[in-house]
Amino acid sequence: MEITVNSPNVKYSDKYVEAKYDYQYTKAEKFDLGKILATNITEKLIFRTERKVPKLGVMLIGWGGNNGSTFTAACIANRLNLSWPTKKGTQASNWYGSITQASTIKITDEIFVPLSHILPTVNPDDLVIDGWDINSKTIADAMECNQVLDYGLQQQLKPHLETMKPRAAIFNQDFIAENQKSRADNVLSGSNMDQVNQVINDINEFKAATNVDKVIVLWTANTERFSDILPGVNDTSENLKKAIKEGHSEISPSTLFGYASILTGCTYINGSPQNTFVPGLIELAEEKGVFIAGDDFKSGQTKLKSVLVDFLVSAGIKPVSIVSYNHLGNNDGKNLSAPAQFRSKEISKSNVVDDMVASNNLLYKPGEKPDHVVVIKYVPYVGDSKRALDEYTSEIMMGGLNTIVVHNTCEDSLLATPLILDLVILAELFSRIQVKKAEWSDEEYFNLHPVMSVLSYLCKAPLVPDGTPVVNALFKQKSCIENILRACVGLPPEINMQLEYKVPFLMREYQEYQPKTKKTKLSNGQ
Ligand SMILES: NC(=O)c1ccc[n+]([C@@H]2O[C@H](COP(=O)([O-])OP(=O)(O)OC[C@H]3O[C@@H](n4cnc5c(N)ncnc54)[C@H](O)[C@@H]3O)[C@@H](O)[C@H]2O)c1
Ligand SMILES: O=P([O-])([O-])O[C@@H]1[C@@H](O)[C@H](O)[C@@H](O)[C@H](O)[C@@H]1O
Repeated sequence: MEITVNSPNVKYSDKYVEAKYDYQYTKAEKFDLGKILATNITEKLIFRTERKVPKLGVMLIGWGGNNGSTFTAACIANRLNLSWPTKKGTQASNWYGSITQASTIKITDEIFVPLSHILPTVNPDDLVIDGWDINSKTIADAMECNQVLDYGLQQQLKPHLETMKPRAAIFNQDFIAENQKSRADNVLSGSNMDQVNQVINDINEFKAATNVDKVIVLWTANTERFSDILPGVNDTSENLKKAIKEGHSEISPSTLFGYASILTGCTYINGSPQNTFVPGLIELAEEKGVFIAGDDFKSGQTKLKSVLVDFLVSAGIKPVSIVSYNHLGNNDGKNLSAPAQFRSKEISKSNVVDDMVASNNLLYKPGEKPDHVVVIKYVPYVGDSKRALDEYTSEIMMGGLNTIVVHNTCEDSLLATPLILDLVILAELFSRIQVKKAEWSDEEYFNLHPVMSVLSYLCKAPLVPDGTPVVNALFKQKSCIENILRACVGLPPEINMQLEYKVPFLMREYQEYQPKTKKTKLSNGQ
């Protein structure tokens, strides 16, 4: 259900929501002696959002995994309003952890609306799901094997999932742990180009069979090792195309799937930490105007870290040591028990503090960073129930120390699955938003940049357009999404100044106030 905003700034037609928006930001030059020459820039813009919500197809790579099977199960369970008995009573299906389905946006201090109601968005109940996996289990068998959902719910879902069989996938043992080999009984053969063409055929066949208007392809398969960035191989779109045709061994399955997705015009999202988006693939997406996003779902320890470190540093407290340990027993943990795959995850879990640390040169000298250690251990018995322990040690004033210890136990896949939904729904929504300068003609609207940095909130290692800043602080990331959605319906950004509660003549009881010759009575009675 979409709200409508009654304002001279916004116009609703059958096809579009069009909103005037004065975008203000600051440009500054820093001089010595602490002088800063700041210039306030105002860009008079118009946001235009297509109101027609497409029939959306989602093709998951790694469909049979904990996340892929749980996402599919949750879509069906919510669509059918399934509930099931538990020791605490009856549990109903829900989408807790999803900002599109379970979070609100403030309109006023008394009015909050669901985030998904600001603009027309895809209903999760209408998603059409398909995908690939190197393992041939049906999604019903995968759900049972992955042991994420309660038995009572699984029993109700099995009939709906039994017919779902992953398509054969592009597989290269060199990129994932050796311990994954036994899963690989559903793999494509032939050259890299043959396999890319098969994936393209799969996407086109899925579109034709389901009559979806759009398809989003999302990688939720195993974490791969990083690809080497090789000049002449994957550094440009032309070289990547040539390397794929020549069957170069350094092109990973996740990059090959991305190549196929972009050639078919499908948004491609990477939920894992590896550098799927090699420079050549990013260049291809930009050339084709196809949206891409990633990397690595920001679901648990890292999500909390991007809040805690932001709080500490912005409070003038200096984190000096951050240790993040966790153990888990699902197949993701098994794959991550291999050094090369762990290294990919270590990188994405470690870089998340960089922007916050760099923002405060009163605490940190240039290049100075907290000690930061990431440990992940594989303990089969605990399964998907990840145990995370974090220790944050910070310097406080006058030589004091503050140590925060956090213990966090969760079903890892139940934290990640809602993010898959949000990535898909928000990527589709933002693909329908265009922007132009107010004085331009209607033929001059621009899509957002193909690299969807607006989805950073959902990713540990946000992919951003080359040369633009990476923001990891969680509430800055969420505020970006909310304020763009507000702008699309002519609402000003939420800047939390609340002057209407601080400046007398803006306060409610002064509404009839008319300034006379004398100034507002000051607190000291002058
Ligand atoms: N909380 C979370 O679960 C979380 C958070 C952030 C990131 N991730 C990442 O999401 C990914 C999936 O997590 P998971 O728990 O579902 O893992 P999983 O091991 O349960 O599932 C991965 C699936 O991918 C399949 N697969 C492997 N290589 C493939 C290929 N080349 N093509 C198609 N399928 C392939 C495997 O057979 C398996 O079914 C991992 O990379 C993980 O690091 C998970
Ligand atoms: O999101 P987060 O909790 O920081 O990180 C998680 C890791 O701690 C976990 O070991 C791994 O299996 C998950 O894929 C996820 O990446």
